[in-house]
Amino acid sequence: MEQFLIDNAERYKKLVAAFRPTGPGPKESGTAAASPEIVVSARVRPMLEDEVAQGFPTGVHIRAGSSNIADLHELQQPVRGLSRIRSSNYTVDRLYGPDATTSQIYDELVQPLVPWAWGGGIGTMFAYGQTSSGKTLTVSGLERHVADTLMDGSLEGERKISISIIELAGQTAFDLLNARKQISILEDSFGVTQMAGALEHPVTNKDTLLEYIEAAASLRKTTPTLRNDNSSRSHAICRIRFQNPSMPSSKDGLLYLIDLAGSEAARDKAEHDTARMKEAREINSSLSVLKDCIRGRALADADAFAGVKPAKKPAYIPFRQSTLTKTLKHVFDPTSARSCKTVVVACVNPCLADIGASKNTLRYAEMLRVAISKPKAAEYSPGVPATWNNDQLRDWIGRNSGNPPITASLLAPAESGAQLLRLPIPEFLTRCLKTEGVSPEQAQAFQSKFWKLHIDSQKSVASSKPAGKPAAGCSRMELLDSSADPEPGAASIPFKERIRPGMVVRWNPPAEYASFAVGGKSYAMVMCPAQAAGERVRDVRGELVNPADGESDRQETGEAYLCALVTPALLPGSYGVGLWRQVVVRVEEIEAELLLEWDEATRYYYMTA
Ligand SMILES: Nc1ncnc2c1ncn2[C@@H]1O[C@H](COP(=O)(O)OP(=O)(O)OP(=O)(O)O)[C@@H](O)[C@H]1O
Repeated sequence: MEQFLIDNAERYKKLVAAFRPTGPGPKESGTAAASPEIVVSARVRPMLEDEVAQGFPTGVHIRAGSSNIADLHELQQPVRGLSRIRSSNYTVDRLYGPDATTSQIYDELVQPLVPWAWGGGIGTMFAYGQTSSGKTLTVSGLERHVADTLMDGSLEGERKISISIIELAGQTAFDLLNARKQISILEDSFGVTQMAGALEHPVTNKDTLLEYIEAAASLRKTTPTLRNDNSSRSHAICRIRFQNPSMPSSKDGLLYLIDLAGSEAARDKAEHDTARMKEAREINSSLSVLKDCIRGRALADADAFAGVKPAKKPAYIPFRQSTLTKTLKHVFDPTSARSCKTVVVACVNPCLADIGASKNTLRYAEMLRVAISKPKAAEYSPGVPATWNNDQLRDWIGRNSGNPPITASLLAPAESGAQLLRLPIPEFLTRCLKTEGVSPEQAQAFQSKFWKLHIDSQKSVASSKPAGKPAAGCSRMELLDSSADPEPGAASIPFKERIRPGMVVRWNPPAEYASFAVGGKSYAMVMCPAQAAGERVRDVRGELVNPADGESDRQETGEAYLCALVTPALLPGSYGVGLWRQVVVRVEEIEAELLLEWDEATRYYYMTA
């Protein structure tokens, strides 16, 4: 076959030069738009010297005047007559040709992921493609650009940066920053995937970051293939974590740069032994699951932010079906509620000899582009934040953000309701805190209120409670869904003078309880005066709540209450009350009263503004 291609190269070039596309790419539709949170691009590398020297022509062409359509021309030999070309075309969001530089791809596609992850979101870049198509060259170049952006001082605020780089080969994972020590991919009891055993290295400067990246590259498993002397037969996952010291309870921002294992051309596979065949099967199967997960997440996001109640069951996302997608669970799990942006760079080898594999790569890329229904200017509804334009959103912020009101122009300078819902939570909180006098608790409570309204608006059965219920005019039963004191006039009495069971407080725990503070904050719900607890009652540490005289490890200073710890729960801004995790809180350790509201839909508590 290869000799046939070389022998007919001149005729092939003439046929390609005479080719005229018949209309635009067929996959663009007037009623659909690509998902805004995922950009699917393709990069066609230059022909390599040996490909040119062997006499192979170029089989993949960027359509003239287009920035996103690739034409592929296969050469066919009919039973009778002259050889002819069979053409097909593929549409992606952005197509880069042989002259494009990694720097251009970074500026246009990947750079925006960096401030996104810095602000608390999850940014993910995948390089996909057949072996020897330029994935490693692209990812290593992008990593260098990321290092530049992170360390050039252009990003606002302080972050603790750390890096881990692992390799997934089949079902097995290795730490590339710890001499390829085997690690485990486990889901903890909170449903969070952990790269158990992988070291995370703090980085404070560009040189160290690059040293880690280069050290990992040198340890990656490679095997010579027909196309590439150093073919990567594994997925390499570089994860950069951003911890915001001024918001310790917020989830960390994450940036993933992923160099996927190369899919192989059929002619490579012909020379495989059983182990290599198994390896190729595992790689292909994990890439197939990845495709389903990327599509599933894009569909789920499209449903969630379209401003309409979902008419169908949420899209199924099979992230547990491969180690790769299990590792990236929080990117794909629609219940994780993390704000994600994803960029795929499909790398394409243009050589006519590999046109079959290039076709597969571009077809794969095209399948990742989920066309979502163009929002038919969803009708404004006061209880559905996803339908609000910027003016409506600002108006709601002004009326619902507590005291002092959060400055709407600082929180949502241009965003619509749907766009603000997609903003990473730490970024939302950072913007709230720009208003003078707003406390972290107020910001958190307001974020929860906004998010809860969105969740409520998505419920297919309308809630019996009107969204954003007003305090005045509520029945006593409704008021009892919140920890606010339901008695008229309570607000005018200092809270320490009306401590009662059910009150929620922020307290400054003494050293013996410090380890129970989550994210540097301690919240507790009052249960009863400590003295009212029985003689044998013990606190969360196992210490007696009412020890005999002289046996206490805590200084006796007067009034104290037995309280249940209040800790962050799984959903953003939600809390759980640990009824059986009891602590003794002294009145002088209490700093403020907080208001928690019970939400029937999610079965969690939320702070209210
Ligand atoms: N844009 C480009 N410009 C010039 N050379 C390139 C380009 N992209 C790739 N190459 C060259 O192609 C060869 C294969 O590239 P690379 O190793 O990055 O491929 P790969 O897709 O990672 O392969 P594998 O999956 O087998 O590891 C290398 O020699 C590389 O220098």
